[in-house]
Amino acid sequence: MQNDIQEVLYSEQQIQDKIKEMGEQISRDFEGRNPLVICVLKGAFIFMADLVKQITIPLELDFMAVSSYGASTKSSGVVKIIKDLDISVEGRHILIVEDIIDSGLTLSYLIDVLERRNALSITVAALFDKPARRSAELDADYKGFVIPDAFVVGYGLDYAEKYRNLPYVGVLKPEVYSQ
Ligand SMILES: O=P(O)(O)OC[C@H]1O[C@H](OP(=O)(O)OP(=O)(O)O)[C@H](O)[C@@H]1O
Ligand SMILES: Nc1nc2[nH]cnc2c(=O)[nH]1
Repeated sequence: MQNDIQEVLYSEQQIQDKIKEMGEQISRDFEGRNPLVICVLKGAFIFMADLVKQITIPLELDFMAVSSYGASTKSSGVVKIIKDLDISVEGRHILIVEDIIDSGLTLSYLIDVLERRNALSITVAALFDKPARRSAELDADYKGFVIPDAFVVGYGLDYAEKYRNLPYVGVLKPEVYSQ
């Protein structure tokens, strides 16, 4: 697996240091609000686990899985809910945890759904932001790293369901895509 990586963009230590900062800021901002922290599966599962350990205030957490209907419709912003939340968002302060914002379509769909379900407030924490390819107008409230327009893997992020378990984030060698 390590042999497939061309370049490490962010080491395990750099990621952990950044998450600590994000957690401290979130702890201050959400004091007394008992946020419902929502992990967007699958990519955000490792970030979610590490982030909540750095948040020192009471919170609840839940998980949601979404997928685009297919490559041809991804640009339309049509997203399908594969696994819905167990906990109601009505009247709750919501913190959405995403691994990466790319086109922004997944997140804009999710925000729309949660607004229609009468969430009290919706805030977004994203570890990676790739603004070059944004087609929906949105930004994360808490952002880890702004990254160049490259396809990254590791730390939850996959290529064909592989590499999620790498502890760092990097780019693949070009030959991996042609295998
Ligand atoms: O801003 P966007 O262009 O919508 O892309 C971002 C989304 O894409 C990835 O999920 P993916 O659909 O690959 O599913 P996964 O999390 O299960 O890997 C990532 O985890 C985000 O949820
Ligand atoms: N693994 C992975 N998934 C993505 N989804 C949107 N952008 C990316 C990316 O750079 N890497």
